Amino acid sequence: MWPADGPDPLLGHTLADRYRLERVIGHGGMGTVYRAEHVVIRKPVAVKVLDAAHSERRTEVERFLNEARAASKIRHENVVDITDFGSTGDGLVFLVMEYLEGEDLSSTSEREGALPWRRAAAIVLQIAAALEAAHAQGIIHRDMKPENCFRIRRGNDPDFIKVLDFGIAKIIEDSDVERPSSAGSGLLGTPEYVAPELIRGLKPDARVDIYAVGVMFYDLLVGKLPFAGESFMSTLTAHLMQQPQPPSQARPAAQIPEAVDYVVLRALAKDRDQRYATIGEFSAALRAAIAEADAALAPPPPPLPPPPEPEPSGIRPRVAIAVGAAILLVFSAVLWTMAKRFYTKEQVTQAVATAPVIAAAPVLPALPAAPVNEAPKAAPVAEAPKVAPVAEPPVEAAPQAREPAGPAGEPAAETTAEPGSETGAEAETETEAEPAVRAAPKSPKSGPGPLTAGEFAAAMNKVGARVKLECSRFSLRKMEVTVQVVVGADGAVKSAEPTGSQAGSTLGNCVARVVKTALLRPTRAKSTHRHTFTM
Ligand SMILES: Nc1ncnc2c1ncn2[C@@H]1O[C@H](COP(=O)(O)OP(=O)(O)OP(=O)(O)O)[C@@H](O)[C@H]1O
Repeated sequence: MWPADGPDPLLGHTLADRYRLERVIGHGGMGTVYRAEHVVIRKPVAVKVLDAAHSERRTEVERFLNEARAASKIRHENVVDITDFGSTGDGLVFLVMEYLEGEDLSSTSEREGALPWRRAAAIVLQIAAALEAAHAQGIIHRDMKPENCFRIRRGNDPDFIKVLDFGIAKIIEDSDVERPSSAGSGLLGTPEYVAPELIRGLKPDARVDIYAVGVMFYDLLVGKLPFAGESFMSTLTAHLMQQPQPPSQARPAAQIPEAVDYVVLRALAKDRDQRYATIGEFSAALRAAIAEADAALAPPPPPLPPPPEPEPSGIRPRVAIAVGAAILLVFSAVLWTMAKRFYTKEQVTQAVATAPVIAAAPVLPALPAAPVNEAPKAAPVAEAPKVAPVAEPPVEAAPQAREPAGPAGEPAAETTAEPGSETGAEAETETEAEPAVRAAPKSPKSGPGPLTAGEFAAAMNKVGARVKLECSRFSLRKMEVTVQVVVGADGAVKSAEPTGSQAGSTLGNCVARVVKTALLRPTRAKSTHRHTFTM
């Protein structure tokens, strides 16, 4: 041990012939960190030198070097780069890192208090990225806390994060009995960030880091820790027993989205099986929550321009008329010439006068240029307007609109689906005639038939992938969500409500929100259905 008072005896010393120790940055549980310069390349570095008390214990030296070796394998921009480590002839054990200029996150929090949620999320995503890289190498940090997250400026980003101090990191495969470190963080890590399973003495896995990130995230969002007792023991008890208040309630003015609440609370689950299984899953859920909040802020898309006039496949109408007129003229001239040979002048004049009427009939229909939607106008079919809505239903409804249950469909009683009568075992359907439809007594059987349970189930299956994509972050595997859906006569979903245990839950609301985007085929009546999604 060096004397507590007086200048540090290592200052000015060149360690391992390469690192000149210039200034003490700070003291940690294991040793002292110096700002140093690499004497050959003149680059500033940070050198951590193990305290003499630890250097004398072989097992601790081994541990320091093993963990230094492991940590140096993690090459990630959000992990402090370890460039060298070893021991000197005079018994100094050291570790060399990139030198960081900035401050740790606890200093930031102390000065600034709670951060805006987007800023907090951006910081936490970087911490999670660092841990993902560590976990991929089989290394769990075990001592995640704001003091071990350094905030530096990189380019225009003042919040670039570097995770450091893998001092009590553990190789996941290592099944050795836990040994208390003589570091201040001790056996467990730091009490405010320690996962319940560590308190219970279970073997740690990567989920202890997820829990600690949850604590840090909460602290950044709310400006206070989720579990902080008056004493060491009461803090540990809070980790085991206390349910944290959702961040959005703890700090209502911050407008923290519900989806972000959910990410934090799931990371803080007491039972590690209820947490995200990996830190990558945590990041994905947080990114999705941010995207959802961004989407809610985005202005509605501008209305779509009207669809272009259908381009006739052949000659344009004016050209068609001109061609028709020309043919008519030629036909009249030929008729005139031929007729003059056999008839008197009076007879011919009379015949020519009637000729256009006779000629026009075969010529015009034969023209390929006749625009498609002019045909119904020419045909005196009273139901022509009914064709138009079929031409314009939403994309998803179009194929179904072509099903035989059209104007010539069966009587209403036969097409009304009974609950559970169709292939979708989980779907139930009830049809109710809308007043407008009931008020049309002239053609009660006109218009498309009611939506069947099978059709409804098919539409739900279509949105099922999106339900999973957008809502599974709120759900555990195989959770079931039943929604009651009202489909209007126009095929749009008028309402979707989660029912049963998911009524009003974040998961239920998410599923209902996706279901509301479904489009079904138009019918004569609005109908009510139920569908159960398995997450
Ligand atoms: N690479 C680095 N660049 C700049 N400063 C650093 C670097 N590494 C550590 N420091 C700073 O050096 C000081 C001591 O670091 P150290 O990791 O030993 O302390 P600690 O985190 O308190 O230790 P422990 O967690 O072992 O109790 C801290 O203020 C830390 O921010």
